[in-house]
Amino acid sequence: MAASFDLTGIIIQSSTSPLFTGTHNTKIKRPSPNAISTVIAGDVAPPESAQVERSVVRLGLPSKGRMSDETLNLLKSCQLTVRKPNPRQYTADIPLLPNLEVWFQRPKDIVRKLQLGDLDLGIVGYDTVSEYGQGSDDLVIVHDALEFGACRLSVAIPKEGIFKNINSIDELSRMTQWTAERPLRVVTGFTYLGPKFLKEKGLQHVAITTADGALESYPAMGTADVIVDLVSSGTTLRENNLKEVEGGTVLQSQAVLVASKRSLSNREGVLEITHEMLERLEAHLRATGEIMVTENMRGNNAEEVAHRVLSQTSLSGLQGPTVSPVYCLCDGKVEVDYYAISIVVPQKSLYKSIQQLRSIGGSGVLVSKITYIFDEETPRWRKLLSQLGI
Ligand SMILES: Nc1ncnc2c1ncn2[C@@H]1O[C@H](COP(=O)(O)OP(=O)(O)OP(=O)(O)O)[C@@H](O)[C@H]1O
Ligand SMILES: O=P(O)(O)OC[C@H]1O[C@H](OP(=O)(O)OP(=O)(O)O)[C@H](O)[C@@H]1O
Ligand SMILES: [Mg+2]
Repeated sequence: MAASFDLTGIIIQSSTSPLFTGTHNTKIKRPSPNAISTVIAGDVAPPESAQVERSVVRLGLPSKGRMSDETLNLLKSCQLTVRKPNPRQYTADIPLLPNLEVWFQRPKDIVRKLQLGDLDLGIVGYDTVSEYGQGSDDLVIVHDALEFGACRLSVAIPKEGIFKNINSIDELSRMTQWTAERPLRVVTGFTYLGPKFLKEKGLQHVAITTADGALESYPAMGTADVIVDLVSSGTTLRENNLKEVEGGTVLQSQAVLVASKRSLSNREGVLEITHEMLERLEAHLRATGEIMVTENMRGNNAEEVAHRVLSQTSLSGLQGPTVSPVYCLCDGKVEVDYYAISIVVPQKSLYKSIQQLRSIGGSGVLVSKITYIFDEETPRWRKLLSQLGI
């Protein structure tokens, strides 16, 4: 580590800012009873909010990083295209939501600014909400599964050496060689969640250090024993001879829509915009992976055809199949010979559904994409209202 200080009994180690003093631009956590020491280095506390009077609603979106493009793509798929006048500008708008301002910010700042009242809504990873929200009562998850940015925060250790036979967090906590003089050195970007988790798991004599990236290189470099970092495919861990330990998942994460409860309750327009965004997101995400299958089938009447369709396990659709008569002109008379069956089926069971439709006499299949599935009311909206006491 680049530096090690001892301020009021706290071991402070920084791998990124050797001149760190812990007085001006850092937050220092008090030592926990079981001697886990923590430092947040280079993590500048946000300025106090000036709380400018405003009537527009503000949505924070990631200004950089992997979440940025996927967030914009998701919103575009919901017809909420973000119009950014120029790439270096930090504000934008969504033409369909006129009373809304978009602010591009770093994900952690989105969470901080929601708490300060400078933003009302934001899209970030759940890991970021948990780390920088620190259980704040003011933050509420409006949509918990935006289906991108899937990863987990995990404890990982070297595959070889002293950790060769350590495969679980319990085994890690039972290692006897760590002492106050030579603690287990953990490097993490998650200086709130990491120590909290390790303490809950009963680890003692732990020294936490922090760094911004490439944490997987620290054990091999000899500057840390353990890392607590995000894992998605597991490739980075594997390539660096590290392994996750059983029971060592701190949290599962994906992108979420998060809001300030205070804004939802007090700021005009926030609840309405949140409702519209939630409905669009849910309808879009619900439609993803579903397709509409339309097929013609001979039959004596609609009920008889419906009976045949419902006898097949993959053909029940969202609320049962739609069966409609197909009219044709036969010898000058309008007659019904065929019925059109429309069913929404999961994309992954398309072929099975077609086989089942054929087995009961279906022919001429049309398959179309579904853009939205709007339910009568979204359960998430109900849940949000009850969390707000409405
Ligand atoms: N490997 C990953 N796979 C999927 N999602 C991830 C992965 N790593 C991080 N995420 C998610 O994306 C969010 C943003 O990641 P991150 O902040 O690392 O972006 P970045 O593009 O790497 O920028 P930075 O340089 O600040 O690290 C994380 O908070 C997490 O929710
Ligand atoms: O399990 P994997 O699919 O290999 O992904 C995990 C890696 O992804 C993230 O790093 P990122 O790519 O964001 O680089 P960074 O460390 O520079 O932020 C994370 O910090 C891991 O290092
Ligand atoms: Mg990263």
